[in-house]
Amino acid sequence: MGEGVRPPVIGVTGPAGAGKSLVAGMVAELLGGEVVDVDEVGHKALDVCRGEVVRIFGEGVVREGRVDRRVLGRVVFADREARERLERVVHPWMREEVMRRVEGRRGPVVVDAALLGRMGLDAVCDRVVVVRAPWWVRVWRLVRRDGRSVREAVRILRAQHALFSQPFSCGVDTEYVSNVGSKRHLRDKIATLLVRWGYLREGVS
Ligand SMILES: CC(C)(COP(=O)(O)OP(=O)(O)OC[C@H]1O[C@@H](n2cnc3c(N)ncnc32)[C@H](O)[C@@H]1O)[C@@H](O)C(=O)NCCC(=O)NCCS
Ligand SMILES: Nc1ncnc2c1ncn2[C@@H]1O[C@H](COP(=O)(O)OP(=O)(O)OP(=O)(O)O)[C@@H](O)[C@H]1O
Repeated sequence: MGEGVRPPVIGVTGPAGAGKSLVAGMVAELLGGEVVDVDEVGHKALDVCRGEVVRIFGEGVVREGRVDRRVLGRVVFADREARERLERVVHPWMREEVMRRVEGRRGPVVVDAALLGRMGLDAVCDRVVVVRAPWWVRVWRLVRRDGRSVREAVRILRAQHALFSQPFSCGVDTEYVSNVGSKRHLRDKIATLLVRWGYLREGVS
């Protein structure tokens, strides 16, 4: 990377269970960069904004002094207005925190977020990868990864339907990657993409 050229910011988005975190990890590993996991930033925001969250959703969402994400998730994934109320509370802090990490980067950064577009984080990305997989594969992955019930997994995917029912559009090069095969196959696809984008030399992966 030449002097004065800032390291790239690559966005990874797509619905729950598509394989964003897996792809984000692969990109970061191949480029020697770091991942900003926006779900994790959201989890921190529940501590930072706890007072306001409890004022809106009641003491019923608190377990042992902290917001219980499973309980809050049951409310907000089933109700668009409740979800938007939560987003109005936590998104401003989350956006600031993500921007702080992106601005402070010393190497390539991968922003891993289902809500990349909705939160306006695509604006800081040089390239975006949209990860895709059939809905039943995603349900199965969420059940297996998180121990969620099928009903709970389906509720999350329904809540995200509007976000991914149309092609993802932003001002930078966007690539759709289908994640239905093996992890090895996925990694090869990601390496090929990074070569094509000029971030990786052929044969390095
Ligand atoms: C609702 C909460 C408490 C549920 O926590 P839980 O640990 O059970 O689920 P997790 O955070 O792993 O999310 C599960 C899936 O839903 C997605 N998701 C989270 N919030 C939202 C939302 N508001 N709209 C659509 N999808 C969402 C996540 O990206 C992930 O794909 C938590 O997700 C939350 O506080 N969300 C609001 C903050 C936010 O917007 N996070 C997403 C950033 S990409
Ligand atoms: N090609 C694959 N082969 C095997 N397992 C996979 C594959 N892709 C993803 N998985 C597994 O499926 C689960 C979901 O993947 P991942 O966490 O990357 O999805 P995500 O899109 O980040 O989901 P979320 O938005 O819910 O965080 C993980 O346990 C991951 O290891």
